[in-house]
Amino acid sequence: MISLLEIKDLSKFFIKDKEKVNVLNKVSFYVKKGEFLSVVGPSGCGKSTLLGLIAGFDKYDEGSIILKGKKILKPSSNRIMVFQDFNQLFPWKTILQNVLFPLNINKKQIALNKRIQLAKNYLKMVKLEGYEDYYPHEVSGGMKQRAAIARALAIKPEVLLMDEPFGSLDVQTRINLQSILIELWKEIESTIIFVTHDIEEAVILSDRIIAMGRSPSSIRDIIVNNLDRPRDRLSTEFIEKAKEIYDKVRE
Ligand SMILES: Nc1ncnc2c1ncn2[C@@H]1O[C@H](COP(=O)(O)OP(=O)(O)OP(=O)(O)O)[C@@H](O)[C@H]1O
Repeated sequence: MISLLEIKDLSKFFIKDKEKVNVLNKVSFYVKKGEFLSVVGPSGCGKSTLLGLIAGFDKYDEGSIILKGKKILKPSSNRIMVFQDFNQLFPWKTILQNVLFPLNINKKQIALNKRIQLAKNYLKMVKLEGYEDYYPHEVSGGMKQRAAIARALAIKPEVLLMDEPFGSLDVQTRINLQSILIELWKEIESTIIFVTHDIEEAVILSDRIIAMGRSPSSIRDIIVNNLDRPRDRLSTEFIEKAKEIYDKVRE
């Protein structure tokens, strides 16, 4: 694996009640191609801010974010975000039309039947076969999130950014989506940065876990997670790994 993304001495300030607040303080790490990296930390420590800066939604004050040798300064299709919000799909489009939307940007290069086939294939990967013609309001929250993931993957980003995508789901659906995501990640060899406040979720999913502390946040530690996959949440090794991360975050 080679380094795809490099974040160096990244700092971000916000103005709150006319005061400058330091949210991220000299954050540095790299992401390898094909890696599944999670970011955990207490509420308000700057996880979403960090992801938003990588997406290019906001400007950073100091440091750099470099993707394949190029400085990130604005959003691009090489970095796509999936949010926690169930309402990120176009409500007036069917599930299939939602996934087709990014594929239609290459209308001239790819014939319509080929685009439909591609979209259906992404929907199959997220186990939404048979729901192509449903509208977002006709399916469950978990299904909407799966469609949002399929749409994001159809863009073929270099890095998939996920901001607590399963945060609003019930436990069973969440566990189900975690395994679907892992299958997908393996199948299409994507690179994922996944923000969560759920340490168990980070241990189930990731190769490495960034533990952040309270604001102004810098990284407490980056923990390598070499547990064999599929991972068993009830195994001693799993529980030990989760405890290691919990201790880092709490420090
Ligand atoms: N646009 C903004 N203007 C001012 N302050 C902001 C802005 N965005 C975020 N903040 C502040 O930055 C800090 C970090 O917020 P952020 O949403 O990144 O944290 P988080 O770790 O993702 O939290 P959570 O787990 O609760 O989602 C918070 O104190 C928040 O109030």
